[in-house]
Amino acid sequence: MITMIRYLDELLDERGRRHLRVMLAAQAGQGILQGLGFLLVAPLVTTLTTTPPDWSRFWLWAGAIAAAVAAHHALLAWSTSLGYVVGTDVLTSFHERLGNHLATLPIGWFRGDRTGPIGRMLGKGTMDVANIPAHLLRHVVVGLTAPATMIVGSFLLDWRIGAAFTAGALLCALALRLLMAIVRRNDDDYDHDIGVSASRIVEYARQQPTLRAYGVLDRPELGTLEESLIRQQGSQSRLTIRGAWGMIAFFGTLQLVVTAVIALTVGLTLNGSISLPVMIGVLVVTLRMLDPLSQLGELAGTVQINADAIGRVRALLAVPPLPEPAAPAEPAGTAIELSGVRFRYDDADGGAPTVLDGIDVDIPAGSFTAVVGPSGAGKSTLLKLLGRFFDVTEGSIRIGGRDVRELGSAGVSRLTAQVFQDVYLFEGTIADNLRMAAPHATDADLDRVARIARLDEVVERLPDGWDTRVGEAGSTLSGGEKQRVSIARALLKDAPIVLLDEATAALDPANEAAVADAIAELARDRTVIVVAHRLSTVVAADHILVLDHGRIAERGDHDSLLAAGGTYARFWHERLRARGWQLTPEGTA
Ligand SMILES: Nc1ncnc2c1ncn2[C@@H]1O[C@H](COP(=O)(O)OP(=O)(O)OP(=O)(O)O)[C@@H](O)[C@H]1O
Repeated sequence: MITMIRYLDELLDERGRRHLRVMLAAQAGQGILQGLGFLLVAPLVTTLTTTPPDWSRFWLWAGAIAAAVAAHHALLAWSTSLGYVVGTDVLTSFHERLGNHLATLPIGWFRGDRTGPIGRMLGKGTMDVANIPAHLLRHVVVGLTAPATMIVGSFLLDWRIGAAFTAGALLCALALRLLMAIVRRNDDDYDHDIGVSASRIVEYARQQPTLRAYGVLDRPELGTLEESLIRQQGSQSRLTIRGAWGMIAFFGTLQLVVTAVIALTVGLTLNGSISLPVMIGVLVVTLRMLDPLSQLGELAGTVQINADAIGRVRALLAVPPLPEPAAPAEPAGTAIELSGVRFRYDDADGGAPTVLDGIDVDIPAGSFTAVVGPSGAGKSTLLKLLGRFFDVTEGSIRIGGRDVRELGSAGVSRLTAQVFQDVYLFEGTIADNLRMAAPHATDADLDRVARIARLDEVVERLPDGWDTRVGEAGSTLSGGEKQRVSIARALLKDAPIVLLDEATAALDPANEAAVADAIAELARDRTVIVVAHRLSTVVAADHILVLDHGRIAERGDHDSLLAAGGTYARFWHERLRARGWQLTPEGTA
């Protein structure tokens, strides 16, 4: 529990921390007063055993009990309302901190399989964490301080009863630890599985056409949604069943301890070791102690689940952000220089394979460079490093003579426009999607870039023109149309460097020609690096880099590379064969 409070304290801001500490003090006071109220029953009963009863002392003790009960209820009301204040502090602080932190993480960190877990953490995860101060902490703090007060006080009644309570409390603490350990282990599995299912549900909805086309909706061996849902149900049942066993162990121990203390008290009373009023006092304390302890046992599982949520928020906050320079450097031009670039993904344990292995390239400003090579060679990774989605593991990438780490992410983003394969369009109109790149662009600006990117014909065809809503992730536009929107967006941004990952999917001839024209237009007056899949793009390039297993296998222009008869020539002939074309002396698409 102390760890949980420390984590909450760490994650809150100064104001939230102050509220948390005051709330904890109020709750601890509440628990102590509750314990005292019950302990005072023994001296109260003693005043009635004299003949005549000692009424003045009776009213003194009765007054003390009434004061303890009244103060306890006042603190209860105060700490409950403080709980909501701290819960709200936690929600605000967590959303702010997580939002700020996510904005500093490398873009490449946001893989598809992370969307489910992140969404769950920002939604249910933060609610779980806010639930701790709002609803749970009071029961935990009172559940510990009230019995602790009663145990300390019971030594004043009789040391043997005090010792029995202490031994019983240790046993209960062990059982509680066991229960929480069981829940923690199984909740980790459950949370992981539910995150996977959430990602799979999104994937399942998005990939319907592919799944149906290949008739693989029912094939569990492909690791489908059904499989992940079954796994999630399994981990949920394990959490419930094993958690129930943990609860049985805790409540069994509690019953055993209570029975043993009652038997001891009755035994000591019968052999005359303790008086009748003390026996009544001990029995009242024992039975009243059951209440907060039972509540603690019932809530232990929920407390653990919510504490796990804090652990996950902390783990996310511990993902190192991309370092940003205090004073970003200014590039001198847009020539790009890669020296000794090596890169491994997610290299926390040092075991990840090297994806790029010693890349040395100079890309002159204003040139058009095509990157080709077999699947998995590292082409898209190279493009992502140029856009500073990640930092290189070794070596350096310089733009305009300055390392991208000195330029900072914002500097690199200002210099580059990116057109990637999986074009993401936001729910909104086509115009909104373009204005992301330049919020103050006029309608005339939109028309100009639309003409160049051949988006104008798409806009004219659509019933609402620029105001046509594109649907979530651009689902209402074809692949070629989405690429045209993306190219128009890059043109509107008017960055001097364009990073373009050409779509591998075949486009219809009209879209293919339009996209090729748009790329040629984009390349005018800009430094363009294209991961090229279309022969027309490759041939148009000034330089071609052939990547193979993370290294540059060949470089040069189309004619010299074809004449060399190496990897590039093989790539070229394969592509021609795939398209069923004859190799002509021009060799162009
Ligand atoms: N986010 C990632 N995390 C871990 N490994 C990755 C990640 N992205 C790519 N890889 C791995 O890095 C290697 C290079 O991938 P990359 O996408 O750069 O290749 P590519 O040449 O662009 O391939 P393709 O032409 O098929 O798109 C592959 O082995 C791939 O599995």
